[in-house]
Amino acid sequence: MRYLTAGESHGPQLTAIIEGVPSNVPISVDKINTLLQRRQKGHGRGRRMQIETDQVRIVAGVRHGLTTGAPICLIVENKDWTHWEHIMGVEPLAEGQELQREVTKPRPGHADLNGALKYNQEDMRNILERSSARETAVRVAVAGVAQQLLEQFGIRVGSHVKRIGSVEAKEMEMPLADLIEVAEASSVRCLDPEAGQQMMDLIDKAKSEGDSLGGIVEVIAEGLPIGLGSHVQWDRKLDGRLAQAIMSIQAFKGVEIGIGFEAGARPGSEVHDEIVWDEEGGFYRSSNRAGGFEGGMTTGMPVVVRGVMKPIPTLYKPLQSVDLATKEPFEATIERSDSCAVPAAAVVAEAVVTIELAKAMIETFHSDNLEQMKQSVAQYASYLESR
Ligand SMILES: Cc1cc2nc3c(=O)[nH]c(=O)nc-3n(C[C@H](O)[C@H](O)[C@H](O)COP(=O)(O)O)c2cc1C
Ligand SMILES: C=C(O[C@@H]1CC(C(=O)O)=C[C@@H](OP(=O)(O)O)[C@H]1O)C(=O)O
Repeated sequence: MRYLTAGESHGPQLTAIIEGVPSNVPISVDKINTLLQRRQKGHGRGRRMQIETDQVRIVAGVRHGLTTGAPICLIVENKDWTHWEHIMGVEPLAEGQELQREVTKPRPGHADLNGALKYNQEDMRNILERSSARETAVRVAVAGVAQQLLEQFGIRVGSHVKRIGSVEAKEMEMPLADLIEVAEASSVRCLDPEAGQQMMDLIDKAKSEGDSLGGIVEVIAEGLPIGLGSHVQWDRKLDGRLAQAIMSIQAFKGVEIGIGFEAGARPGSEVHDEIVWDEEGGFYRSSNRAGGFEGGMTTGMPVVVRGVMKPIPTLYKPLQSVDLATKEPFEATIERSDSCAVPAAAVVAEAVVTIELAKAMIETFHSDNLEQMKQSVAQYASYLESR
């Protein structure tokens, strides 16, 4: 399975094409829309989220609620387009018509300057429109399809916020189903209610000061078979692919799997997970500090991935920049902006992990239709039982 996205933040729509999903997977548009709505929530988002009510339109690859095996085309429209039609049009500017909302003062922390130099653009709107995290809306829609494939195999993925700025949530042990519910009920997707309130206060303070905040999100996946991914080639290691997927999210600057960076501070006896076996569970680990991976392959224990998001780079108290045309120092352009998008980014992180896990399932149990894929998964499960 592979996918590509296209679309600008203030263009008419975002589009994704997914190829390689087996046929006969039941697809509910409502389930995709639920994911899209989850991504739009969260304390700290800007006015744009009041304009948009993201909904997916499936225009290819699904018929009467089932995938056909053909490429799936997903569309998420930008409601804001009505305000930008004359600014973002495809037609050349008419005689005497002036370029509007031109961006010539690159915003530090954005793709603006590098993109303008690399693509030889005077107006950095041609860069920022595509580098915007608006693109994550359609990636979440792709995850809506991937999630419905994983559901067929009892695989579940959830996410929550561990940190925003200086506020860290307490460790809260709970089953994944509860975690999903508790995170959803919190305005910052935090499991610890006390920390959640402090996070909201901190976001309000940053916003009132024209500043922004980042944080740490955690994604957990359960129900995975042993052996997704492979040790045999660098680009088949699934932990590496998850890391790339997380790092591909706008503003993400680091990834950890399991205890992650903490592993560098502990002796081996406090890092590695002991192997046990019993009749009911087969092979498993007595702890899960490895976060569900050894040798680039799933261990069958829950996959635990964390990502760190830097603070939003557009500041209402703008940083110093330089005008691209005059080279004069100026304050960076202020584009309407979120002050904190970590809760939304948790849903995006969950989405990209979901997509990579679905890709790995299809690779390992490849079949062009769901029925054969299920047979292949069942055969593998009974083989494992016999070991
Ligand atoms: C869900 C989400 C929302 C975002 N919202 C904004 C925003 O409103 N303003 C902004 O300047 N950056 C925002 N960003 C971050 C920028 O898109 C990102 O920092 C920028 O494209 C540069 O990419 P880089 O940080 O990965 O280098 C957001 C990121 C995510 C994941
Ligand atoms: C539109 C979304 O996020 C946007 C991501 C973004 C950026 O620079 O990344 C800038 C803002 O866009 P705008 O200037 O239109 O308000 C955010 O709202 C979204 O998440 O759907």
